[in-house]
Amino acid sequence: MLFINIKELCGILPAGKSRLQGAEMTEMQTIKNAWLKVQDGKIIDFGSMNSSTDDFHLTTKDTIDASGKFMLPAWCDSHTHLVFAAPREEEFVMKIQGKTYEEIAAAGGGILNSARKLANTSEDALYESAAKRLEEVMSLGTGAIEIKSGYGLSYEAELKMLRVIRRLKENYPLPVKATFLGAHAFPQEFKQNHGGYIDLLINQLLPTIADEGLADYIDAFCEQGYFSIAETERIIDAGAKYGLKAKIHANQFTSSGATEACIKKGALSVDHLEVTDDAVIKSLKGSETMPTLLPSCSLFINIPFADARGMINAGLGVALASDFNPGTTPTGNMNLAVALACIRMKMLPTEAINAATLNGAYAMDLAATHGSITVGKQANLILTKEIPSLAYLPYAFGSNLVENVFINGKKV
Ligand SMILES: N=CN[C@@H](CCC(=O)O)C(=O)O
Ligand SMILES: [Zn+2]
Repeated sequence: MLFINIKELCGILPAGKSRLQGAEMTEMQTIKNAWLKVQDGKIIDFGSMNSSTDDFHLTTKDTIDASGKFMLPAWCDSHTHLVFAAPREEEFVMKIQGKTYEEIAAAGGGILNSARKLANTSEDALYESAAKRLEEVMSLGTGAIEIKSGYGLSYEAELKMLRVIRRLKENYPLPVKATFLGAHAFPQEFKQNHGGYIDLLINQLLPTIADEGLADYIDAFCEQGYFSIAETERIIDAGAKYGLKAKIHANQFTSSGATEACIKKGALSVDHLEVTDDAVIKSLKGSETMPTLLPSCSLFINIPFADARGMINAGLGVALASDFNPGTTPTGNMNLAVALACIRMKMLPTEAINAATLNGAYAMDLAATHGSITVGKQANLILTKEIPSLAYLPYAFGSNLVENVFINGKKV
């Protein structure tokens, strides 16, 4: 397949670049009036129409004329809860009436509400609804995705969720990474017996998950009223014994040292970080951990937006992800996450796009194969509608400007 006359080919990086940090995040190499060739699902070459010796007049049915359109790497969404049984718009209404996330949870809503609904939903029904959501986000430009369990909260239901994620992996062409989030909330029967629930996660669930190869990562909701730092550390250590790296929900509502503790444990990513301070930024410096910011969650539940500017100015890289889930972020639209990062977090369009592509890929161990326009990487690509500039993408935030999405070079 050959794309010609691409108005601007964006997100070009040399092979071997695994993440972008600090001032690098602002930079974006592009080629105006470009071509790009795909073979066997991979990008095999690209360049400028002006300086090429190829005769692009000899077009075939596999040639796509991209005049007026921008091409960029598909979004790498490294934090979602896309498998769930039912939406929770009744909680949305409670929120409009003034209830906080904590009050809604205390009134029987929240994660336990989703867990109750999921317990009574068959694996097939869960798969069908999750597949529809996955298809929707792919059509919006997502070309690699992480999906968490965490609405099961029992032996059977956590496995049910992870098996649904495995089926998505098998049936869809994009990379799908599975994260075991049994430590999302304490089920009612374990409210007074945290140790008992964590034992179930570590001694019963983890061995089965490892046996069946059902997870790539382990996660915990490290937050007041959920999992303490010590409990989270226990879960990270247990996952590590099975080769599962940690991606942890940290500093969403309170700053309690969660992020610092996860970095010490070598977490691949710390996600949310709406509530941070200089100590958090300092602890991220020099680490391998990717701070992953979720602006659509901040918008939806009215909590602070993460301090992306402070992090980038301090020389850090950040990733952007959707956090698609029925409670705090009922959308997996990465275009919205990118736009919000610009509108509310003062990220430049190039920074936001880098955060949602290569740095997202890094937070899923996919940077060697995804997240940039690089010869040899998978041809997971977004082709926009005709737009005047790259900044127009986050600027015109209410319009769907993604015309076509290609996964392994095939239109989805
Ligand atoms: N904060 C923890 N987990 C989800 C929300 C879960 C829910 O409310 O269902 C999040 O990332 O925002
Ligand atoms: Zn989440």
